[in-house]
Amino acid sequence: MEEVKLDLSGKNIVIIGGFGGIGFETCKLLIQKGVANLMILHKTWNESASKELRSIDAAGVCQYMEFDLTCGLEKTRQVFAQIMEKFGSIDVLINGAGICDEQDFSIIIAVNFTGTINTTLVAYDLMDKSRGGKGGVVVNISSVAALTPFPVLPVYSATKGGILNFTRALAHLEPKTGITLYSICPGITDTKHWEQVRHFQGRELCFKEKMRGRPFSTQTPMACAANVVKAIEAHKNGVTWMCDLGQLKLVEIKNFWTPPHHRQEHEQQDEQQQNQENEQS
Ligand SMILES: NC(=O)c1ccc[n+]([C@@H]2O[C@H](COP(=O)([O-])OP(=O)(O)OC[C@H]3O[C@@H](n4cnc5c(N)ncnc54)[C@H](O)[C@@H]3O)[C@@H](O)[C@H]2O)c1
Ligand SMILES: CCCCCCO
Repeated sequence: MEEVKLDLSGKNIVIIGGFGGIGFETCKLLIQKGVANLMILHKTWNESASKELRSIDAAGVCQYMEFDLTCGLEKTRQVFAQIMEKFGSIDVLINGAGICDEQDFSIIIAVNFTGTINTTLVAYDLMDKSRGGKGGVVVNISSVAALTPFPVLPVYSATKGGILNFTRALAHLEPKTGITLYSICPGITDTKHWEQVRHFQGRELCFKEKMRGRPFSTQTPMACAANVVKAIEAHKNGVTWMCDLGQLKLVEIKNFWTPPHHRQEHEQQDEQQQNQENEQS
């Protein structure tokens, strides 16, 4: 059981994709955690989802704004500026939206990759302690496709792998910015995500039909969301979580190259360790 290091009560949260399968269940849990404000940015309105959230939101923490991840950097800045006017600050951004249909792969890149980079960098500027911010948290929902690329969805895998590396890179700046970032990689989760999954050459993958006979190969959005919230409360900068089949675990992503300016440090550390081993032997 991961130790709770981030208390979600009283926090201002922005979630993109909050009406989606995983996002919606995550919103329910965040409301129960006593967040101060929950801004749900959505591409398409969902009355039934909004109504269900309102039924458990006695404190009225949920607000909604229409937002399309492909709207570009300037519009993204405008939307986040409006949120800052409402909240005063953003404590946690959850990038929980995404698609996996590759037929027009420029769209999947615009949504999953460019759109997520835009929202992350806009929130980053607002949170950055070195630029007058309070610090904060960015949670990027990637996918197991970033850990084991899907041959049938190479572009989807690239967008998710790219976001994972983007997140790991920015996390290194946490000592200066006070911004904690990490990726969460869900396994196959039973949501509408699979409803239309076409290969980049256009053929329908019929993934939903193929998964129908394999109930033990997937997880529910509730189970996934519970682990998303556990990962948020664990508050581990720069890590990669995998939440698959109802389990949450850390995944070690190795660095295979050492930047020149770190090499000397590493060589000195290796030498010190060798000396210690020689002394002990
Ligand atoms: N379901 C899975 O098997 C699975 C596995 C691994 C990762 N994921 C990832 O988890 C996240 C949530 O997926 P889900 O399973 O809940 O799918 P979902 O289809 O139920 O929800 C996706 C959400 O993204 C939103 N969205 C799509 N295009 C958008 C755009 N242009 N602008 C703003 N919002 C947009 C949708 O409105 C929806 O709310 C996605 O990033 C997905 O890639 C899903
Ligand atoms: C082939 C179905 C892909 C489901 C999304 C995994 O990230």
